[in-house]
Amino acid sequence: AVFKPENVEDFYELGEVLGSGHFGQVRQVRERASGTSWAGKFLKIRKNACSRLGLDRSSVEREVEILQAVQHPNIVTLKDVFESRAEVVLILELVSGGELFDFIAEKENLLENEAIDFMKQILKALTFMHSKNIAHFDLKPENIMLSDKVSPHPNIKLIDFGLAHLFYQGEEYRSTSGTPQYIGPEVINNEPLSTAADMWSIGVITYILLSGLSPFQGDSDEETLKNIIAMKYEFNARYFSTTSSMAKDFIEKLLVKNASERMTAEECLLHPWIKPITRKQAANRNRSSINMKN
Ligand SMILES: Cc1ccnnc1
Repeated sequence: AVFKPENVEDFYELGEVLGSGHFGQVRQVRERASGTSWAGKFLKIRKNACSRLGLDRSSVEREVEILQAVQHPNIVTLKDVFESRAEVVLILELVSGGELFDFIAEKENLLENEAIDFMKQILKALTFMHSKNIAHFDLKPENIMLSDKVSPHPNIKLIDFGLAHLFYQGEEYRSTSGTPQYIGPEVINNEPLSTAADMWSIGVITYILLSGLSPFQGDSDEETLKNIIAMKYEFNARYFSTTSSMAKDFIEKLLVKNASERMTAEECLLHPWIKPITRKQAANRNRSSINMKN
């Protein structure tokens, strides 16, 4: 793929750093022609295959290809791509509401209902991506952002498709990258992966959203990975006493060792926790609150 060879600064004024990660850094940028603000993701490209620093250009091409394939209201949109000798710059929709977990932490009494509203949006994005045989493979609280901080029902935006993968028919794909707390057993065991790996991460994220605890986290990454392989997690009564049984059932149907037995994103949207079958169930859900003691 050929990206724009022009200098990104001829078209965008660089602003503050919004975040940085394994890839490089994200800065707020202002489009000179329109004054509109965007997010510029500056990716360092390695000069030759031997060098350790920077990303392979092909992996950047993959991220661009995937972002162009997944246009959805709950997924960050890609507007432009510039390339200089040593870096590629993705011009992305500016998502300025911060991370989902910061939003939850700041709120007062957050009902399960609001958690469900967020989860529904995440599941709609995943249903869309998975229907195109695209897996995110790095779902975690930092990559679930809010469109803005002001509206009472902010929109969810999935970001960072740097580890995402488009599955070709019958193709086998293995990878052991991802963040220990959120990866499934099949990732740790370097087994062939599928979109079901994202659903394990959704189980972990839901558990944290409702309790503030991370289900498998140990004192080290090694211990965390051991806990995942051993399926060692519990709903500690001190943190889950106010959590509805439907919420626990939702999590239990995602934290399943056998990836093919996990709920898909589509099935999650039909689960009674997300889609109540009776008015009584909906009322019951309202009485449950997110644990904010810790
Ligand atoms: C961090 C970030 C990424 C993409 N868009 N806005 C903000």
